[in-house]
Amino acid sequence: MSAKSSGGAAVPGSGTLRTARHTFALSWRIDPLVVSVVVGLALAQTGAVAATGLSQRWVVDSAQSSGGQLLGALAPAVLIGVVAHVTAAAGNRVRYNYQHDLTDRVDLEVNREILTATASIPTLEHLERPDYLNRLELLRRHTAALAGSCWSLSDTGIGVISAGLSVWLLAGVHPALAVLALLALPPLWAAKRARHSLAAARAATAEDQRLEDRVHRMFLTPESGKEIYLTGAGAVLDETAHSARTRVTTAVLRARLGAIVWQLTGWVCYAAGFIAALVLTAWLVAEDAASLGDLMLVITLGTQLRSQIRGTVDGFSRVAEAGHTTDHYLWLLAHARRQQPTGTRPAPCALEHGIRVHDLAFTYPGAHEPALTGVDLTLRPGSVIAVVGVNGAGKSTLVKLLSGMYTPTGGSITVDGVPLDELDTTAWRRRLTGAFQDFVRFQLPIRHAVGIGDPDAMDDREEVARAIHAAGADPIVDRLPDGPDTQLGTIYGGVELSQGQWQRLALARALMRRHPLLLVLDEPTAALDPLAEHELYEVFMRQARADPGRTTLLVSHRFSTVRGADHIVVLDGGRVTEQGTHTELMAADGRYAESYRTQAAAYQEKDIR
Ligand SMILES: Nc1ncnc2c1ncn2[C@@H]1O[C@H](COP(=O)(O)OP(=O)(O)OP(=O)(O)O)[C@@H](O)[C@H]1O
Repeated sequence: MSAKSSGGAAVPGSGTLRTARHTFALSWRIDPLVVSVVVGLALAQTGAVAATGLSQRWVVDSAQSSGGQLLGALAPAVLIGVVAHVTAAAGNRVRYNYQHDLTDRVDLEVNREILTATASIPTLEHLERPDYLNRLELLRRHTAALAGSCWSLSDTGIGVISAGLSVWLLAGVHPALAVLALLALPPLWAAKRARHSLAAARAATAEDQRLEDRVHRMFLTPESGKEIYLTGAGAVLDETAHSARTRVTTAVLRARLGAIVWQLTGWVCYAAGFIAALVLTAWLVAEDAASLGDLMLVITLGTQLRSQIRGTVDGFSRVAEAGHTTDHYLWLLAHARRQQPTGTRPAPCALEHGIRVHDLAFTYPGAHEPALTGVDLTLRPGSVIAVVGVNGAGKSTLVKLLSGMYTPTGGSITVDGVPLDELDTTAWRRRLTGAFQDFVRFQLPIRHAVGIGDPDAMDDREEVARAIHAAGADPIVDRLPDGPDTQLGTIYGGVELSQGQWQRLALARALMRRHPLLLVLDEPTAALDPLAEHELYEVFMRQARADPGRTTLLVSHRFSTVRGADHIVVLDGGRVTEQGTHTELMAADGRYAESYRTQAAAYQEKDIR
């Protein structure tokens, strides 16, 4: 890992070397032939500049001392010079083009690895914590640097070796000329400073970059576009995005300007040293201590040394930039590894005793108040448990903990007596299903948008038809031109559905799993009218009671919906304040009874009007 974690001051370290090795291995796997060509050209490149300089000295010195044999003396020198020059110039081009191509292809692989790592994290923390999101954003934006890290490292290596050869030859003319190499240090140091300030500016504005990106996307989606249009919030949001963008560009521009000043200072030092080297060699020639060929060698190597050093500096900069991204990449892989579930016990085939929640507590990362405290309840097999409560009471948090999306910060959840974290997560997930208020609109053909609820049965048309029927979605599907094969969503030229119709399909998706252990319905019918909702819940309750091996957790705001549940839990401020059957809770005449009567009266009033 880089010497420092995020924040812009990372120095390429073993993490970068590891990533470079990894990206080289990916390149080799993708195209070993092209990698071999690139490596071959890179090796030839290391001696090409020195060979060009030597051949030119040879040409000048032989021209002076050849007598009548000029052509014979010059021919080998010219031949070596031409070969070296072609290797340096044309080889460079070919190598760079191949490197770019390989980098693009490895970039795709790296992105795939990032997605796989992200998808393998069983919890949702990395998608909700701002510091984690910033890291993911920086990683996502700079994967190309990561993908090209092995070539950046090889460019640096070529630069160092070929510059070393040049310095060795220069020192042969006069030891003082080796000092020219020291003058490489100011540009290197200046580039490092520049790079750090640029990375720091990017890290400091990562949140603004995310904000701008998010607002930008809001303008491009019909859901948010509608509200923006109606409220006329476009100008305000535009201004928000613009301000965020301006903060990013200003910080980055300021860092770039600083970088340019540092780099110019570095190169001025080098130019002064080169002029001094030329004066020294000219003096040596005048004193007969060096030949004209030596002067030619110093001119050639001196000018090339400049670009060799620049190549080294550029390569080093890219290695360092990759170092910053590597930092985030390795963090993601380590985070994904750390989060890998350790549970190995199989999920039961059917619930026998049910799911027991004991003294459950949870505080969101970075939050000051717990979202749940001391929650105790039992989800019995073959029953429907309803959770009610005002906004922010902790209902969805309970659902997320039961589904394993978050790890509780206190208390326990056991499934038939086995702690949830001891169960094999994949096996547990395969026995879970659910529908949520904020469901996903999968822009796929209907049968896949529904079938994806159980990937194993996704292509089973009969199962998909059954789930569609169970969710009462067949009238929607039947009226569409291609039935279940109809493409959904306008992005791919498909049909657009109403909110309620999308929601019915989300419900059908939740019903794809035939024998779940836990079915969670977190206000999945908010877009349906009360009658349709009531009918659907009747169906769910019948199904739940008909399957003694499963339990159903239902979250709703509508009390008329939950009154038929076997057990009702009232949450308030993250605590269970009441629980029992509808009759028991009405008899207790507490908060539930009060809320129920208020809602019933409101519905009656509506009916009368
Ligand atoms: N990702 C999050 N990070 C931090 N706090 C959160 C997060 N999600 C929810 N909370 C907080 O946790 C508490 C419980 O939220 P939760 O979503 O569970 O409530 P809810 O009862 O489902 O509300 P609603 O009926 O509005 O859906 C709230 O105070 C909320 O602000």
